[in-house]
Amino acid sequence: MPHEFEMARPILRKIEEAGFEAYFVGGSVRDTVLNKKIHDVDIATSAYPEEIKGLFQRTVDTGIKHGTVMVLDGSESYEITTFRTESGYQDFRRPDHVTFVRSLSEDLKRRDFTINALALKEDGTIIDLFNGLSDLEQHLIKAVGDPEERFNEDALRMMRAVRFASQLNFSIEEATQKAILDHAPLLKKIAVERIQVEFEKLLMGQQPQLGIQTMLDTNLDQYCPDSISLQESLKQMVQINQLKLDSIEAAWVMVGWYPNLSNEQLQKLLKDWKLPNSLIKTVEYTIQLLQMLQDEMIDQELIFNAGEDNVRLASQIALLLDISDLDIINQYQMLPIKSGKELAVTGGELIKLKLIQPGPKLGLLLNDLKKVVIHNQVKNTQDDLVEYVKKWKEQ
Ligand SMILES: Nc1ccn([C@@H]2O[C@H](COP(=O)(O)OP(=O)(O)OP(=O)(O)O)[C@@H](O)[C@H]2O)c(=O)n1
Ligand SMILES: [Mg+2]
Repeated sequence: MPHEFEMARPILRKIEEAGFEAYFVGGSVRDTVLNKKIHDVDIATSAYPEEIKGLFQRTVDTGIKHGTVMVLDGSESYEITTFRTESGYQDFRRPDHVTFVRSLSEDLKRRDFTINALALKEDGTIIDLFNGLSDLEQHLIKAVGDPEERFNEDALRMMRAVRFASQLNFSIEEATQKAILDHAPLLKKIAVERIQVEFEKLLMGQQPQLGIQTMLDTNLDQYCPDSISLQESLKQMVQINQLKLDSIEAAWVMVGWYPNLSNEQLQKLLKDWKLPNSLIKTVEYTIQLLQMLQDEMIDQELIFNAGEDNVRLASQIALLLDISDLDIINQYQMLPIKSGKELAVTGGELIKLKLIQPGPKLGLLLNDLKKVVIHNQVKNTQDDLVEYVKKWKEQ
C-alpha cells in the first residue's frame, strides 16, 4: 500500500471498530493498482456524517449535505463520504437530492467507470463488483452498468472518459463510446469551468492525441466553447508528431495557435473557455512571438514586452511546430534592459534637470526612451539618454 494509504489506515480501522464499513475509493485506488502516484485519498463509509463526527475529535463540515465530513489527523486531513445514491438528475449535472445508504454496492454502482468503482479495505482487500480490475488490465474505460444512464446523470463524465483515455492511454469500450456519441449534446448543460478542467487534464495527459481524436470521433468538440475554432485546432493537433504538452500554458498556446485567428477572435476563444486573465495574456504574447518566429523577423520590442517566461515558452513550442526559434532566448538575454526600471534615467531625474515637467508628456517620453534603448539606437547611460532627451525636446 502506498504511504498515503498507510497514513490513513488508522482512520478506517477506527470506523470499522465502531461497527461501520469504510473503504478507500475513487481515483486513488485505480492509480494504486496501476502503480501510479496518487494525489487525493477519498474514503467512503456506511456511517452517516453525524456518526463520523461522533467518532473523531477534529472534524470540519466540508460538504455535509452531500455526506462529506473532513477529518483532521495531525497535519493530514481526509474527506470521508457516506455511501450514497443520487436520484432525479433533471438537469444532467447535479443530483436533485442525495440519499445516504448503508450499502457499498449501492454507492459503487452510481460511479462513472468500472476502473473508478473499486474499493480498497484497510486490510488490503480489493472489492471489485464491476470487473474494474479486468478493465484496468485490458486498458479499457467502460461505464458502470448502462452507459446512457451514467451520462444522463452527469454529462461531464463524457469529458472525463476522453480525459482518462489521454491520461492513461486507455481505449473507451465500444458501447460506452457509442453512448458518448449519442449524448454529446448534453455537454452543453455543463458549466464551462468544469469542462475546462477535464480538457486541460486531457491536453496534459500522456496521450493527448488519443483523447483529442476521441473527442473528434464522438463529436464532443462540437459542444465545447468556441467549437468552430476548437475543431480546427484539434484536427491540426492530431497531425503533430508525438504531441506532448507539459504545462497549461503550452496547452492553450497550441489550441490558440492553429485556427489562425485574429487577436480579437483569439481573445474570444480564451474568454469563452473562461480562462484567467493572466493565462490569456501569456497565450496572447506567446502566439505573437510564434507569429514573429514564423515570419522570421525579430521584434525586440515584442520580446521585451512578452518577458522571459513567454519567450521560453515560445521557443519550446516552436520546436513542436517545427519552426526555427531564431535563438530568441538568447535574443532576450541580450536586450540592453529587461524592464523599464533599468533605464539609466528616471522621470524624477529628468524633472530635476528641468528637461521636462510632470504630466502625460513625461510618460510618453519614458516610453520612447525605453524603445530606443531596446532597439539599441541609444546606449543606456545617463549621458546618452539626457542627450537624446535634449534633441527630442527640440523637434
Ligand atoms: N462525474 C463523476 C465524478 C466522480 N465520480 C466518482 O468519484 C470518484 C472521485 O472523483 P474525482 O476525484 O473527480 O476523479 P478521480 O477518478 O479520482 O480522478 P483524479 O485522479 O483526476 O482525481 C471517481 O473515481 C468516481 O468514482 C463519478 O462517478 N462521476
Ligand atoms: Mg480524485
